[in-house]
Amino acid sequence: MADWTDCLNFGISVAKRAGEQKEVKLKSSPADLVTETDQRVEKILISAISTRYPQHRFIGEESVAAGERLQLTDSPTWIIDPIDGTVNFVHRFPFVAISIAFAVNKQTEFGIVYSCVEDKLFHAQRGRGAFLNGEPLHVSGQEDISRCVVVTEIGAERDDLALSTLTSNIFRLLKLPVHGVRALGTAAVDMCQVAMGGADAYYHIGMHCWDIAASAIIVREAGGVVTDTDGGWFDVMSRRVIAASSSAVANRIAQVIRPFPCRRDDEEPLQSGGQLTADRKCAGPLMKSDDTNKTH
Ligand SMILES: O=P(O)(O)O[C@H]1[C@H](O)[C@@H](O)[C@H](O)[C@@H](O)[C@@H]1O
Ligand SMILES: [Mg+2]
Ligand SMILES: [Mg+2]
Repeated sequence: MADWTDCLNFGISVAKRAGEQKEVKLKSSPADLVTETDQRVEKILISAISTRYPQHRFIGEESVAAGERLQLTDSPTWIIDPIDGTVNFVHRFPFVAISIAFAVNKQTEFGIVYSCVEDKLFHAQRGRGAFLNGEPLHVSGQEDISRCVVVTEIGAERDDLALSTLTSNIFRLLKLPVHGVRALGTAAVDMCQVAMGGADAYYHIGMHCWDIAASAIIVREAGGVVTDTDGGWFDVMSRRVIAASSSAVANRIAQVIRPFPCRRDDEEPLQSGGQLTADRKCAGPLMKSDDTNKTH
């Protein structure tokens, strides 16, 4: 088995360096400001990594937003979210992370999540455990859904189907009941909460590979379970994820939540007026036929 520890250590050092980027240029609007910062951090990361590993490929949120093709091949690939929690960043809500995963042959070899404001560095390497600031991490191991804190995200979709599915899923979980439902505004940190036992599960439909790839391996290496939202095999390009403290909890959440139609990350972007757009919003068939069997 190839040893990617050198890449992991380099990834950790660039993530910490990029997280020190404190200076924020004031621009005309919060959207401009944050776009510039996101792009700047992604450039810092990609330029440092590609100088050291010129053969490696990248999937970066901002590069994809700028029109780059999103394609996960067998080549060593860094999957980067330069700022996970952009809305938090704008509002100074204190959960903002740099998320970096590294995949070879489409398998994630390691993941790094640097929660910059908290100065918490999560990392995991396949088969070698998960760590927070160097200390081993473990999920809670909770198996009883009625004793769980469950994390999810509100996401960016605002159409009626997205919002009604989202709210009814939270409703169903609260009625089970669970102990609580939380949303921190960054999927990467949400999932790391599961890895460290602060929460017992996370689920969402609609996040992108750069939001969840790194934290998925961190949860697994912390002893947790990562599945599709139907309880099946997790595919990092599918935008559907449950991360849980145990299979029992993952399966229970899969039974309860209703699916939400989403374009895969590796699907060709939608055509708009004859031009490719970077739009990867949820779209497609409505509920799957087995939805009616879901628990209410
Ligand atoms: O800040 P981002 O990298 O854009 O990721 C966000 C996502 O956009 C937002 O919709 C979610 O609610 C957050 O949890 C993501 O991490
Ligand atoms: Mg993100
Ligand atoms: Mg981002």
